[in-house]
Amino acid sequence: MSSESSGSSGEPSEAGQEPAAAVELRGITKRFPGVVANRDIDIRVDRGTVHALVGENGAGKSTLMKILYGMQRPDEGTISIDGDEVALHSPADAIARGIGMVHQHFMLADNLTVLENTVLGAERLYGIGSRARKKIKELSDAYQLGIRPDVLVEDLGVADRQRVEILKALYRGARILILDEPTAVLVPQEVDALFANLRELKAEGLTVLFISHKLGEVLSVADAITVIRRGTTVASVRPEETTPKQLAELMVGSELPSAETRESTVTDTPMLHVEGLHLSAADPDGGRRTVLDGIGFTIHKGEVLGVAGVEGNGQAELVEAIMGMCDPDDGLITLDGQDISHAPTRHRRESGIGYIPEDRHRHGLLLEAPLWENRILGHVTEKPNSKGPALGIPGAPQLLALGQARADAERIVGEYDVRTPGIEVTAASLSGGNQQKFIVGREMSHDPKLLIAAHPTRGVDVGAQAQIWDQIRTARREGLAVLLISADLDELIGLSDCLRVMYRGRLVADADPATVTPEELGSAMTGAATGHLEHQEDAAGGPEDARPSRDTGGADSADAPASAPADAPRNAAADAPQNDSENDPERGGDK
Ligand SMILES: Nc1ncnc2c1ncn2[C@@H]1O[C@H](COP(=O)(O)OP(=O)(O)OP(=O)(O)O)[C@@H](O)[C@H]1O
Repeated sequence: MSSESSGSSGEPSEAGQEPAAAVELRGITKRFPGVVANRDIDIRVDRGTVHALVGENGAGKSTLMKILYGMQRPDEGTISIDGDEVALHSPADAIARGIGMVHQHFMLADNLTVLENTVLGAERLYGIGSRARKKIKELSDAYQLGIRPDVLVEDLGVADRQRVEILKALYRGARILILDEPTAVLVPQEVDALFANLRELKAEGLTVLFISHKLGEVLSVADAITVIRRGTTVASVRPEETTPKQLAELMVGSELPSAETRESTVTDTPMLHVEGLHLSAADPDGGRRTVLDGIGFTIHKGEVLGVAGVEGNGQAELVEAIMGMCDPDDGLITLDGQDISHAPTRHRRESGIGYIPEDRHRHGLLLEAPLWENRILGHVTEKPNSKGPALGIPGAPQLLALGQARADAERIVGEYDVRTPGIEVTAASLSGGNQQKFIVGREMSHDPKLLIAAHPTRGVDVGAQAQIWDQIRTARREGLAVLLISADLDELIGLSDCLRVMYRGRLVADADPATVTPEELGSAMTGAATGHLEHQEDAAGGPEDARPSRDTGGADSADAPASAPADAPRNAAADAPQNDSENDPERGGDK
């Protein structure tokens, strides 16, 4: 890559020439051992536009954006910003060039205020006092971000945190903003708000580059779309010229599997029964706050129970309680008729619980271990089953059948289309979506009775998403019970036999997946509706792309919990704000 030049300015150098692009990447190639992540990529991004990058898992999108943000160096190729060729050796170089990046995992300190988080590391710009506060207010007003500088980050929801990250980048002078899968964690209303923010940024002449797997959203907000496949640009399209289906075909290079209609498989045999689950956690100020407040439900064999909720309303803690990773104050949990309320996590897994964790880096993978070792993680005492061999030696869990672990890791890589140079590479070197596919493959390998699936397709491309949905449906047909937690409302609606909404530690609403819309669910998720969500005929439907088919079987609604728990408020609009301080899991949460 050539070094920084003082060459041309960002303006059109001669009359009649097209203005310099905000970003121009030419011939970018990046190799990792055994894989070419980017191969001779060319992209031009015009100033004042929103530009989407789409592509299947492992296509090379994140690598390209990391190169643009100075986190990685290309082996070949040049980067020009506003017409100037630049050398970006670090994010500091990128920031100095007016490039900001909002990562998928936010990088904010929970116990600091918005102001402190924003100023941290950039004190030289506006100091740490009133000038900084004034600047934050100006930026927040100019781009309608609605940010208050003195709020503690731990008191903010996901969408607000994302806005703080955007503000942080703007505060450092970003004119080009990179967003990595920004809508993955947002409910529909929040996505709309984010897109309004992006349009505002664009109107002020900023340039936005974003990665997304949600093709309907891409088409609604982007001015231009670049499709990357196997490290190379395969198409540059304008949204008005394409459909989600065409885009998906460009991405994966073949037609998407069409969503099939299916019959209900719900039985009347309870598999997971949860009753009166209460959990409290220590508050930073010394008190205790309620995190789970009287949770109760039953999932039968062959049934998928979907739980909707804005992140931070207790879903993570509910999963941890069922997995034995935290200690509830009260409550009963039975699996297949056995009381497992006090059983250790390992026992629960051995009893047949598969677990796709929300945070794959913390709970799903040993990032620095090879892929085949990750096959064993959580399954050291596994018994033989129909899919894979036993990995543990009975009675001696520390002695593992390593050859079998390797063979089974190979099988998962093949069956789940995990794109990797091999099973010897570390889990860290896989792209996010491929890590997820590997975890799903592993957890489905041991014929679980119950699958706890937290965001099972987060970050996976539309092709792999359809495949994972199919795997879950097939297993469900064979009697698998599933607790599905997802921020993807189309996924929740499409896969679930019944739906519950979690809000401030309680299951406050239920809905029929055959009729409810994402918007209706989204509204209950913000506390605006409780009880049984009656479908409004005139409510707008959600995006239809890549949406799993709904179950048309008649047993669903009959089998679904008829109503919210008896103690759930029927009118959250009146109820919700009142129990703020002591009953809000977002306060002092574990994010
Ligand atoms: N640090 C690394 N070491 C080795 N290989 C890597 C590294 N980072 C990325 N790769 C490989 O480069 C390829 C592209 O990965 P990248 O993360 O850019 O894909 P992506 O398009 O962002 O995928 P996803 O949609 O799954 O996030 C993958 O094969 C990945 O395994």
